[in-house]
Amino acid sequence: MQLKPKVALAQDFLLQLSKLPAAVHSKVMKWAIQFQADPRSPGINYENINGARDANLKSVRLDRDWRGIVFKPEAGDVYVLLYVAHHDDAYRWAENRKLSINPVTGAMQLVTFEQVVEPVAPSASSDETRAADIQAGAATPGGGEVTPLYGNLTDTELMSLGVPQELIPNVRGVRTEEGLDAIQPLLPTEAYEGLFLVAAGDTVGQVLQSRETRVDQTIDTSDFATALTTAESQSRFVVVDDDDAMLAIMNAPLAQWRVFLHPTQKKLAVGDRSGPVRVLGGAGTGKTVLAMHRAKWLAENRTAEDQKVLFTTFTKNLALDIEENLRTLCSAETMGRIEVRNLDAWVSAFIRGRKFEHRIVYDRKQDAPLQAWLSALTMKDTSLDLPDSFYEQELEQVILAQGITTLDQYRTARRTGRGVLLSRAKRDAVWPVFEEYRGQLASRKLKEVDDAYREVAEIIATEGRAGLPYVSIIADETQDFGPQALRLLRAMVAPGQNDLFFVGDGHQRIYSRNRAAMSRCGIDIRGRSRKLYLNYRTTDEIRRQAVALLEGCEIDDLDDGHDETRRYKSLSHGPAPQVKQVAGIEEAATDAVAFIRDWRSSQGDGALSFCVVGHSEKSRDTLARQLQAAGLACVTISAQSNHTDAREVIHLATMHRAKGLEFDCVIVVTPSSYLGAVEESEAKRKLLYVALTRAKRGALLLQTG
Ligand SMILES: Nc1ncnc2c1ncn2[C@@H]1O[C@H](COP(=O)(O)OP(=O)(O)OP(=O)(O)O)[C@@H](O)[C@H]1O
Repeated sequence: MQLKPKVALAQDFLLQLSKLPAAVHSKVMKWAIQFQADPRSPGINYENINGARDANLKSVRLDRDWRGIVFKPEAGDVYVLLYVAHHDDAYRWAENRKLSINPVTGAMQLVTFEQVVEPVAPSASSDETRAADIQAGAATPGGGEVTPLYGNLTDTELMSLGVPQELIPNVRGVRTEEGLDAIQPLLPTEAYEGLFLVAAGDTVGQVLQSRETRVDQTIDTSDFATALTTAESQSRFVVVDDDDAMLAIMNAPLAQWRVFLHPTQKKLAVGDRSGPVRVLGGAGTGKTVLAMHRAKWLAENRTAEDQKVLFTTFTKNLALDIEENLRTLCSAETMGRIEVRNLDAWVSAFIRGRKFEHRIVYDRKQDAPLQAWLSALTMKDTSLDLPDSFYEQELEQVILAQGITTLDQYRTARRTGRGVLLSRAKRDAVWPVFEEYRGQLASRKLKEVDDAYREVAEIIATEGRAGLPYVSIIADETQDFGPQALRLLRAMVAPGQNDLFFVGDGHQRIYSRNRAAMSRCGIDIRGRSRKLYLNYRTTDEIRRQAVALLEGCEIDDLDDGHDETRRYKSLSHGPAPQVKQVAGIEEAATDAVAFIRDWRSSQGDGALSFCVVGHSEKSRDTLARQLQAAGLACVTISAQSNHTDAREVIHLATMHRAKGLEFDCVIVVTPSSYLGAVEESEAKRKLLYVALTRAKRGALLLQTG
């Protein structure tokens, strides 16, 4: 029996498909489906391309004018739809391309042959002469030594990072970060990423280890079927086995994240892990996308009918967004095995299920908890001369965070980072405030949320997990979970293979009281900690501006270590965000309206999405009124809805509500105090970082007052 040939689609083919006029689009879809069914059909006429660098690239006639470019190697039964365009454009595209297998990593790579010029060149020489200059140790115009960035790497090392053999000379010519960015469009994603990590100080070995790339296998560079199985190949080519798969992919050609995962995303999404995994990554690096694919894989492969994967996050509107996206990724059957719920909602449901009569306090400023807190403060020992703010921070960062319920526990509690030293006698003197607060809450049938997490975890520990269906838990935005929340998650699933999967980013901690170290919450991630570096959302110009806001801030890695921003990069470019001082909120609204109108008219695109972000509900609502008065339709993002379906409206949000979402353009309106001295504004700067990094293409930062 003859096996069906393997048919794959390239990312470029899908991008091209999305741009075709409707009539051509349906013609191409029909052709592609027939092609998938039988690429050996005698009706398909593969024509050679004169002057092509790769004899395996063939042109296929779709109609009088349109051509498909197909890869059809001499050996093996693999066919790849690479491109579709008008006759001349298709031929020109194909003449300059070669599909080859990286002899070190085994990945399939599409190489583009084009002249590349490094923009910040130390001399006006061509690439070749520059390479010769480098070998000869030539000097820069400034008099310094010319040091090629990758001069000390061997060809094999460069290829192991993902550099195609054909592009090694280009990489050898790179001397600056700008030079690397100039050749980025030519490089496979993993090669660009590997090269900037090495430029940032990593060794090749570290890069390969962190991305789990093996380079110890013998590669057959003519075996394209095997090459298609690597995560690197699958980040740009997708194998389609039947009509349904083909249709699903071609009907949503721009939803790249559903099909083409970054190799690290892919490796982490599939396969077993021996225990808890932590994935860090700056804003827009695809953590949520990875978490969703992980949930899908676990639900499809490691979850029995009566079991579930829990996908949790901190805020309700984000959970809604994730559930909506998961529905587009998973079948109904798979969704039946995934529960998406923010942790607070989960705990509330658990408590209701037990018929407990307590309500949970999420905001201490509300009437009843505020009364309880003010009563507790009357127990203050005035001789200590500690301000009310000390007690509130001590409550959040020590008492609630560590789940301290007795004076004895408090006497020996760790208070690292609290600033004020407390002797045993002083601890004895401040303790009554906290004891009284819990008593006051209890008499009002209230409970602090951290205490609720802790008590639910204790119930599970005592009664066992028999009533809980979870085989795995996936947590997004982990940086906003405090120690008690993490302990609860740990308690909810049995320790072992695939138990816990965390994604998060310390730069985006906007509930600062919730800083936690996983290792102190019973979660051991040693050997299972990974990072994503490439920002898929934001232009590099916006990313840099956002990162600059965090200069000098201390960023943790959700455990006991540090994280940094130096190793992140964006794949897209655009205008630098404007940062402007305005007199007040009215002027901010006027500027926002002008910015929106400019973008709409310059792009000729009414479908662009915009979000105006204020620092408080009041400023958000004032901005909304002003925008509406200027004739712009507005909709406000709330805990209940992100209004993602609303078209041609301006979204408005607080910085907290904007978290996890994304828009083409974002306008952030902030009091200048948010950009004050770093020591005093760290938490606020993180909020600004979150808000600004919601933008995909354009951003405006307006400082009022
Ligand atoms: N492999 C991919 N290919 C194409 N686009 C991707 C890929 N992974 C993520 N994206 C896109 O990048 C954007 C950011 O992804 P995602 O929301 O998962 O990032 P994140 O790290 O969770 O961001 P944040 O922490 O800022 O909320 C989204 O538009 C997503 O569709």
